[in-house]
This record gives sequence, structure tokens and C-alpha cells, in this order.
Amino acid sequence: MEEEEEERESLTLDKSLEAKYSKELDVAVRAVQMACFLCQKVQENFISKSNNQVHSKDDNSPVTVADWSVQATVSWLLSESFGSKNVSIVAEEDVQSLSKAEAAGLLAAVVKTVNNCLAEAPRFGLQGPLIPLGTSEVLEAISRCNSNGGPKGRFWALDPVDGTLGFVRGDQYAVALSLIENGEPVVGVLGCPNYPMRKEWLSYHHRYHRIISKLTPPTSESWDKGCVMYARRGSGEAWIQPVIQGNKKLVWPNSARPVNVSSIENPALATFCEPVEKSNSSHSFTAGLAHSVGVRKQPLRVYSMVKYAAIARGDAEIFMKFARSGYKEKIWDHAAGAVIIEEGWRCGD
Ligand SMILES: Nc1ncnc2c1ncn2[C@@H]1O[C@H](COP(=O)(O)OS(=O)(=O)O)[C@@H](OP(=O)(O)O)[C@H]1O
Ligand SMILES: [Mg+2]
Ligand SMILES: [Mg+2]
Ligand SMILES: [Mg+2]
Repeated sequence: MEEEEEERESLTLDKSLEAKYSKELDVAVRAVQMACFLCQKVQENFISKSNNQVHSKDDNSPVTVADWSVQATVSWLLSESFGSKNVSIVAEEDVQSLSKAEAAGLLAAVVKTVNNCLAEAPRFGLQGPLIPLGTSEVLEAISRCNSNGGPKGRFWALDPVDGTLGFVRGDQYAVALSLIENGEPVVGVLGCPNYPMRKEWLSYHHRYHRIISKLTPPTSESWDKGCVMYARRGSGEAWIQPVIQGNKKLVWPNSARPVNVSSIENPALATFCEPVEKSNSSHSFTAGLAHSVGVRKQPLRVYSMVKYAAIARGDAEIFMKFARSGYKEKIWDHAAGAVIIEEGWRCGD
């Protein structure tokens, strides 16, 4: 009797968890799918045109039209879906450099990119604006992402383009969105537009980008150029679905399947992930550390939170990043990936 009651209680608890975050997860996945669509368009443009579209921030890190446009788009979609009073967001970009008189052309490009993307919202199961957003609305959507975060209450953490360097080089990057409640990430969504559904397609992707006109991609049924991974705290599951390509519609749950972390126990068979840039982590230190614990394989050096995606689906086992002293890690660089791996790890229980 007592056991039955306990079981009923735990079922109710699971149900309430499901009810608690399922709308947030649903909207977040759709918004990230839209962001992937936006980024793919901008990245295609980067590859086909050689003019300089990369801008430098005060810390000399790169920023592009895609970073600001994704931040504006996701911020606008979250506010529309949940009401701007209920939405608090911490995100990477601000509007300082975008608001300067000399950045008028750049700002116009952002406004156009945001509106082109939002016009596609119905295809992703969301509602766009009735009329295109004006410049001030776009700036407002970006600058609204200035929440203080903190250990109490609810806020979203967004990295509009993580691995901007990978993005401008036509390589890997991610869009990362997570919901944090009382200091704990409870929803995580990682859009990886250049990380195919299957690992074997990765080398194909690289060839595809280097000699873009000479190769015909596999048929659309067998080829999913990018993926979106997501998880909800307490569900014990993490999921992967293909990034929507062309002008297809997102039909929920869009051929999603569960992902599992690797079951490898022998360090000699394990692969560790680390940043591509030496300035973001010490490669010699990680090599020494890997050797001392018996890891023998070459590291997987990949830009952005795709490292988390690789671990979540068992393509790699370890993540090491040792930033130079004084560098403060940002929550938007980790929260989404952390909840996906933690839930995907429970999947194997
Ligand atoms: N100096 C320094 N040290 C460590 N980390 C830094 C540093 N500068 C920036 N960043 C942050 O690193 C994010 C990219 O991390 P990655 O692991 O993808 O690095 S790499 O691009 O593969 O080299 C990158 O994220 P994005 O700005 O979103 O690209 C930054 O948040
Ligand atoms: Mg950046
Ligand atoms: Mg980042
Ligand atoms: Mg970023």
C-alpha cells in the first residue's frame, strides 16, 4: 500500500515536473531552430562574400550580425511567448557598439536579418510580429537581455552564437539557450547547425564547406546537416532532432530521438574535447593531464558548446578547458550543455 502511494506520489511529481517546464522547452527548441536557420543564412553569406563582416569587441573577441540578430530574435520570441514582464534574460551581447552613428549600416543589417527570420516563425510553430520590427524594437529586444541572474528566481541564459570564431571560419558553432531556476539550469537547448545528426557525416561536412560547389550533398532524407539537442531537468532524458533545412516545416517533435552519453570506462578508449584556440585553454597542460590519467586518443578540438553536444551523444567522453588566470567563465557558455549531459547521463541508468 505504502509503496503504491509512493509510486503514485513520484508519478505525480514527474507529471508536475513535466508540466512545469514543457512549454518552456517547446518554445526554446522552436526559437533555437529559428536561430539556426538565421545563422545558416548569415554563414552562407560569409562564405560566399569575402568582404569584412567581422567586428571586434572591446576585448578583441569577434562579433557579427548573427550574434546580435539571434539575441534580438530569441529575446523577442521569449517575450512574446511568456510576456515580457515574466521573461528575464542574461545574454552575451549588448547594444553599445551597435547604437553608434558609424554603425548605422550594421544596425540596418541586423534589423533586416531579424525580420527575415521572424517572418518564418509560423513554419516553426511560433507567431511572428504583425508588421516587421523597427530599429528601436530590435535594439530594445537586445538590450532587454541584461538580467542580473543570481541564485534566486528564474532567468534565461543565452549565447546567441557560441564559438563566433568557428562561425566566421565556416566551421562549428552553437546557439545555446537555457532556463535557470534558483541557480540551477532546468532546461537546456543547444543548436549545432554544422554538427550533423551522425558523426560519420562530420568529415563530409568539412569537405562540403571547403569545396562547396564541387560536391552534391546526400539526398535530403539521409542528410541532416545540423542538430538540436535538448533536455529538461528531472526527465532523465536528452534528445536530438535535425535542424530544419530549406523551407521545411517543424513538425513536433521533428524526428527526435534520445541520446546517451558514452559507456566507455577505460580511459585509454576515451576522447577529450577542448577549445580550438590555444589562447582559450592550455593545450600542453591538458595533454599532460590526459597522459597522466591514461587517456591516449587525440583530443577533439572543436569550437563552442558543440563539445558538450559531442559528449551528450557519446562522440567523446571528457571536456577540459583551463582558461588563463583572471578569465571568468560565463554561464551562457555552459548552462545548456550541462543540463543536456546530466540528463543524458541519467538516460543510461
Ligand atoms: N581568453 C579566454 N579564455 C577562455 N575563454 C574565452 C576567452 N575569451 C573568450 N572566451 C570564451 O570562449 C568561448 C569559446 O570557447 P571555446 O571552447 O569554443 O573556444 S574555441 O573557440 O574553441 O577556442 C567564447 O564564446 P563566444 O564569445 O560565444 O564565441 C568566449 O565566451
Ligand atoms: Mg563572443
Ligand atoms: Mg560563448
Ligand atoms: Mg557568443
